[in-house]
Amino acid sequence: MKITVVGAGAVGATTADNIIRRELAEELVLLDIKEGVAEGKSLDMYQTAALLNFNTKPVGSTNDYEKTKGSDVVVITSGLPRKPGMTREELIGINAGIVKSVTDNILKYSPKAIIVVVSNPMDTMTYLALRESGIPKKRIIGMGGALDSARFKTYLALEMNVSPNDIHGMVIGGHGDTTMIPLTRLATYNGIPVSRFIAADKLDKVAADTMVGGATLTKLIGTSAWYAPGAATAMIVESIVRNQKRIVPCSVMLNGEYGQKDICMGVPVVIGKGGWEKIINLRLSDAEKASFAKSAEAVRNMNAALDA
Ligand SMILES: NC(=O)C1=CN([C@@H]2O[C@H](COP(=O)(O)OP(=O)(O)OC[C@H]3O[C@@H](n4cnc5c(N)ncnc54)[C@H](O)[C@@H]3O)[C@@H](O)[C@H]2O)C=CC1
Ligand SMILES: O=C([O-])CC(=O)C(=O)O
Repeated sequence: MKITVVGAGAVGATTADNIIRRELAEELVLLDIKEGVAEGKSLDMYQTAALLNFNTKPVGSTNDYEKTKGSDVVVITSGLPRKPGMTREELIGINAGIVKSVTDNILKYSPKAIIVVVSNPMDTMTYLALRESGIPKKRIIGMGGALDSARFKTYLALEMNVSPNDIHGMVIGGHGDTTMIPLTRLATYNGIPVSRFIAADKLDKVAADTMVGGATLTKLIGTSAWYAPGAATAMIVESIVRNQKRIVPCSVMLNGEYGQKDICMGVPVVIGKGGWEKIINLRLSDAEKASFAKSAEAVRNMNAALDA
């Protein structure tokens, strides 16, 4: 198994670190356009092997795609992060060009790779990568819902003062401050609806905090987050390489599911060795369906900007 992570910035390096610690591949290539950065971070990470007891060797590359040849899974994190006060959507101008050229280069050397897109605005970047590459849709997975769901579970756990490990819940829809849909109705504390433990107004606040989870961290840190994004991305990679068939909300191409077509958005999918293998069709309430349709409209408008 060979995995490449493109972009050795905060999210890319954290993703790579999680992947090698869990030994998800024999070889991990970390690639960046900045001279020496990927090589330096790879060496730094490899120096933890003797301390943490793992055997996956990270290899750095300054924009040399030859080194990525034959990758089974490629994660794209290259691109600008937002600054406080910005939306993810404002990154489209620069990041679309980066994601397009990276996708072309990756597929030249790894035509069979499964691609996990992280760069923002993620739903539109996933759509772009799929449209540009023309590879089968099941091989392109956008990472957003995994992270948003982890934030949702964390806010629920904090509110209830319980372990996040006992909370189940999903966030679907777009990966944007106003487009994500935390499914409060379906969230449970070990199978028991969370509404039994949290008052309605508190539950609404948890949902609102989840939606602006990324913006809150961006304001605190000065750039966007990386620990949870890196862990969420590695979790998806693990489900692919270990064929775990986990159900994870991911941005995938819809063809009539959830009433949408020709758009990548977050819905629960089964992730295994083929990429996303199946979409799980949730029975949404009328209000949830309306939120999904509204979210799709915003994502579609963003996609239209690709051709503007
Ligand atoms: N989908 C999600 O849930 C999340 C998405 N993000 C997004 O991930 C992206 C990366 O975020 P950070 O790692 O924090 O940014 P960063 O600035 O720390 O790292 C980005 C890296 O990409 C590299 N890069 C730029 N152009 C490149 C190219 N053509 N080829 C190879 N490498 C190139 C840069 O040199 C830099 O090292 C941003 O767009 C951010 O918004 C971040 C967190 C979560
Ligand atoms: O907030 C951002 O811009 C980065 C991101 O997508 C997240 O952390 O959810």
